[in-house]
Amino acid sequence: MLHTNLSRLLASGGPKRLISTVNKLTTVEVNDKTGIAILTMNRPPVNGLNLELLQDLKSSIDEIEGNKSRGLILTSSSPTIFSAGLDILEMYKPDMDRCRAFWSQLQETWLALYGSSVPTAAAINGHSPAGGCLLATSCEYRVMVPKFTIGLNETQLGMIAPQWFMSAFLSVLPQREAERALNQGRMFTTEEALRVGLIDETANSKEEAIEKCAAFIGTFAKVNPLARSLTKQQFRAADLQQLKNGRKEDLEKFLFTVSQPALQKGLGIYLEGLKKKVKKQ
Ligand SMILES: CCCCCCCCCC/C=C/CC(=O)SCCNC(=O)CCNC(=O)[C@H](O)C(C)(C)COP(=O)(O)OP(=O)(O)OC[C@H]1O[C@@H](n2cnc3c(N)ncnc32)[C@H](O)[C@@H]1OP(=O)(O)O
Repeated sequence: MLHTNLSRLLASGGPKRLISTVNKLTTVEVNDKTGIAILTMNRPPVNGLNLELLQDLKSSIDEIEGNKSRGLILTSSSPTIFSAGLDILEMYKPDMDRCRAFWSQLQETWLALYGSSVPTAAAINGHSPAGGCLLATSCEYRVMVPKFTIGLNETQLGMIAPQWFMSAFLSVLPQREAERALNQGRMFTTEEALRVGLIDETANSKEEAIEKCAAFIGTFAKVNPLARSLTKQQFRAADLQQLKNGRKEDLEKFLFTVSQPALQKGLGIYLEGLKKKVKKQ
């Protein structure tokens, strides 16, 4: 009951204090009463994860870790897109120095989110392909609004999701389901995602999704925070360590992949398809 009241207060726009607007592409709002932080991505039109958005996400996660928030809810300011995943323009005809910085920052941001010491939840208020799905599955709980899609569609772009994308996916889905979905590059509707367990709940609006995420975070109210966070870290240690140990190799594989002419050709066609779709409407 207490948890429900806290989450209602948060969602109803109860007393809120804007702790930070420092970052250009993210905001952090911490509710004074509940202590839960809402981290909002705000890079129109689709929250494409470019170097700057990844940097802002990392610095917002650090801020939430540092200000003793009781939990983190990740969401988007767009009414229809949670995140379109990696900004393809970071990988298409890339400047290799920037590309290196981009992938290193993606690694850094993922380590911070997946390894966060506070309870994390994603209020998925729009489409969430690829890198968007990675962000959502790196959180501990997911609530999604109907009529959107989520999944790791890398194979559809002729790309291979790295091992750590798979780790986050596998922390949510059974191996058989995860393997099939990844091989197919399958995008799940909200209803399908609920059925397979890729999301935990559905909600009719962003506000309700945030309320449900807050209720999840509220379930830890009476649990010793240090015991909870060390337990979470033990569960995730092997996945985190695997990337930490292989960061350099992972970066080199990425740079090699994006420098392949066949991949560049495929990305060009994919981008063209996205743009043609816009013109048709
Ligand atoms: C052994 C292993 C080694 C491995 C090493 C290599 C590893 C490589 C791994 C690479 C991993 C990649 C993960 C990714 O995240 S790739 C990105 C995948 N994302 C997508 O496929 C999403 C594409 N977008 C869409 O499907 C739709 O845009 C949408 C998100 C459903 C939204 O649809 P909507 O109709 O609302 O919007 P538009 O389609 O009209 O888009 C508006 C404009 O935004 C541009 N756009 C969209 N998505 C992206 C993107 N991801 N990057 C860049 N730009 C994007 C779109 O072109 C429109 O632009 P315009 O206004 O200029 O026309």
